[in-house]
This record gives sequence, C-alpha cells and structure tokens, in this order.
Amino acid sequence: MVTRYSSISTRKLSKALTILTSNKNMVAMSDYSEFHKMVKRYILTSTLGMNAQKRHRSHRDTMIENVVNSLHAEIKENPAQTICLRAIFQSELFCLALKQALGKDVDSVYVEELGTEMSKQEIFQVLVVDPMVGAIEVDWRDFFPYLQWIPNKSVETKIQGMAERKAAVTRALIHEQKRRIASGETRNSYLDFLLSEEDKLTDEQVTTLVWEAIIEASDTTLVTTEWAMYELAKNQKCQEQLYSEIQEVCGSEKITEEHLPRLPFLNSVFHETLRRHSPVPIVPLRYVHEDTQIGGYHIPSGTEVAINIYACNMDQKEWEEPEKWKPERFLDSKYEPTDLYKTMAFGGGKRVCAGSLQAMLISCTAIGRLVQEFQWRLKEGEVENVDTVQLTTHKLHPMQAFITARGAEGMRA
Ligand code: HEM
Repeated sequence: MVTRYSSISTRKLSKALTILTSNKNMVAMSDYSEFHKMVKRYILTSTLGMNAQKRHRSHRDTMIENVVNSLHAEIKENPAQTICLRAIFQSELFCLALKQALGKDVDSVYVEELGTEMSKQEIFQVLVVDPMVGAIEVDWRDFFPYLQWIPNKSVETKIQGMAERKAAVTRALIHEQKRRIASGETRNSYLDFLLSEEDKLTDEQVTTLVWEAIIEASDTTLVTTEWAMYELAKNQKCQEQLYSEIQEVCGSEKITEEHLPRLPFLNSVFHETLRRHSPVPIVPLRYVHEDTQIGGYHIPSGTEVAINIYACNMDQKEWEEPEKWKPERFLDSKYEPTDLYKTMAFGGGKRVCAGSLQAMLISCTAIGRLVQEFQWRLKEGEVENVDTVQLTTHKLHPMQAFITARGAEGMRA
C-alpha cells in the first residue's frame, strides 16, 4: 500500500464530500499531486510538525489546565452528580483549534454574508458538527453513476447549504484576522503562514485549508481521549496501574509532556485505545488510476479501494484477543515506545495522518492528568454503552462517570 501509493491515490469522493471540500481543496481529501505535497508541507511546517508543535505548546498546557479546573469546579458544586467529560473537553479542544488555525480564540463573530452574529457554540456547530454529519450523507446517485442526470434536490440543497454556511463563517473569522495582520500584528498561526504564501493559493483554498485545520483538530483527539477514559473508568486495575506509574515518575509534580517518554503504560493505554476504538475506521475511498499490484493481488485500473483500518486493528492473526482492551500488550519489547504507528489508526505511507503527534501529545497528557487528579468510576449501566455514531466512531452516548479528587498529594507543582 505504501510503495504503490501513487497508483492508488486518487480520491474518489461522494457528492457530499466533493461539495464540503470545495472539490478536494484540502490536504486530506486532495489527490496525491503537487498541490497535496505543497499543502501538507504547509500544515506540518506551521502547525503540526515537531517544531511547530513546540511553538504551540502553551495552547495545549492551557487547554489541559482548563479541563482539570472545570472538573474540579463541577464536583465541588455537585459532588454526588456524574460528570460528562465530553462537553468540557470538546469546548477546550475547539479553543485550541481556533488559536492554532487563526491565532486567536473567539467568543463570537459577525458573519456579514449571513447577516448575523454567531456565538461560539453556533460557530462550532457550523464548522465541526454539521460537516461531520454531512460527510456521511448518502446520495443514492453515488452508487449509480449512470443515473447522475436524475436530480436529487433534497440532499444537494442540504449539503450545499452546509458548505456555504461553513465557508461564510470561516471567511468572517479570516476577515477579522486579516485586519489584525494589516495593522502589523502577526501571530504564530496557520492563517498567518498561509497568507504569507498567498500568491500560491486562491482565496477559496485558504478558506478551505483553515477550516480543515479547525475541524481536524476538534474531533478525533476528543474521540480517543473519551474512549480511553471510558476504558480506564471501567477497568479499575488498569487505572490504578497507570496512577502508580504516574506517581512513581512524576512524584509531586503535575504530569507534563516532558514526562511522557518515561510513562510506558500511559503510552500503551493511548495505543490500545486507538487499536480497539479506531477513530477513523475506514479511510476515504481511493481510486486506482493505473493497473497495479498490491500484496500479491492484481488491481485493475478503475477499481475503488476501501481500506478498513478497523478490520486491520481487529485482525486475529495480528492481535491476540483483539476484541479485548488490553493496554499491556504494547508493553511487549517488540514495540518501539516512541513509534506512533504501532497500529493502523493513523493510516500509513505518504498520506499518513499529519496530526498524529498533536493527537498523542494532547491525548496522553490529558489522560495522565485526569487520572493523576481524579479517580474515575462509570455510572451504572455505562459499561454497555459502547455504540458508536458518525464518521469518526464517536461514543453514541457521552460517557457519564463519577469522579473523586484524589487529594492534595502528588499534583501541586
Ligand atoms: C487520534 C487522532 C487521529 C487519528 C486516529 C487520525 C487518523 C487519520 C487517518 C486514518 C488519516 C488518513 C490517512 C490516509 O488517507 O491514508 C488521517 C489523515 C490526516 N489527518 Fe489525522 N487523525 C487524527 C488526528 C488528527 C489531528 C489532530 C489532525 C490535525 C489537527 C489531523 C490531520 C490530518 C491530516 C491533515 C490528514 C491528511 C494527510 C494527507 O492526506 O496527507 N489528524 N488522519
């Protein structure tokens, strides 16, 4: 798959995805081309690569501190109530996504094209929630190309409306930042970087690329962290093993990214969660544009290929008892601790996920800190709540857990 990449790398998009991505004008949905190479370099250099992530460090630290403080505040107010991690984590992750993409978190924006002021919650709905739902919208004409000529107005109008709203909101957010940049104030953001390369990009491309950075940062990291906390709240033994490891390594300090290389069990919790709950279960369809060979099979030109990451991560030939969540499997010496690609969760080859480092840094530090600060226990009936929904295996029912502060020992830096 990796070596034959250029033969199988044309994206075959559904009608909905073609509209939502302004016809492949973003890194993840572009064909493997000069455009793809250029914009992947842009996002890695400015935002997601190792050096860029160092420059964005303060956003991650603030995010995790805010999540923990909100949880403390919630249990102080309602000690007997369950908490919903998703609501708090999602909102803080979205703030981080906006800061990285635009250089600023925003509370609201006036969208001139729609003639309305939008709250942050509405911005989140238009930029993240609606497109995630729209991306899996089925238009029956996708399966019968020779019937393309038959109009299907209801789907077309719905998706077109979503795409127009998210473009209008993104343009309004960009417009505000352009005013800042024009006044001479530059910031460390993806938008500032893209505008410095403006002569190589159209306005539509800048808008779609900025939106891409926001939606990708806001989703899968949340999915992984919530599933990890669900599993830890369900498996008290694993939770205590993780807590002991953190106590041993961090002592009385708060866990930070610097501690991560010395926390192998935390690393295993992250990778086992990615394996068991693959956030992207199926890679968007590929189209084979020339005859090729993959894994001993002849693949004729014109074939559509769906790579089933979920099936790879659940393959009994590769994994012992694949249906069980067993983080200890990754403590085996055959795994290189720093390898981010122990499972197929981030894809592979030239189109490998650009955000894997960010996902690992946020998710591991958050899981570690959440266990360092609180003891987690699932609400009765939660064990069975394992259904998923949407493009990226969101838990259908947000996890409800009882948490107890572990006390002053161990966390005050
Ligand atoms: C646990 C979290 C994540 C998982 C499991 C994940 C998974 C994936 C997968 C499976 C792909 C497709 C690979 C392919 O087409 O072969 C992908 C692509 C991509 N991801 Fe992620 N992702 C995660 C987090 C992120 C984050 C946080 C960002 C950005 C903030 C991001 C940005 C991207 C980009 C830009 C691509 C396109 C790469 C390309 O086409 O060259 N991802 N991701």
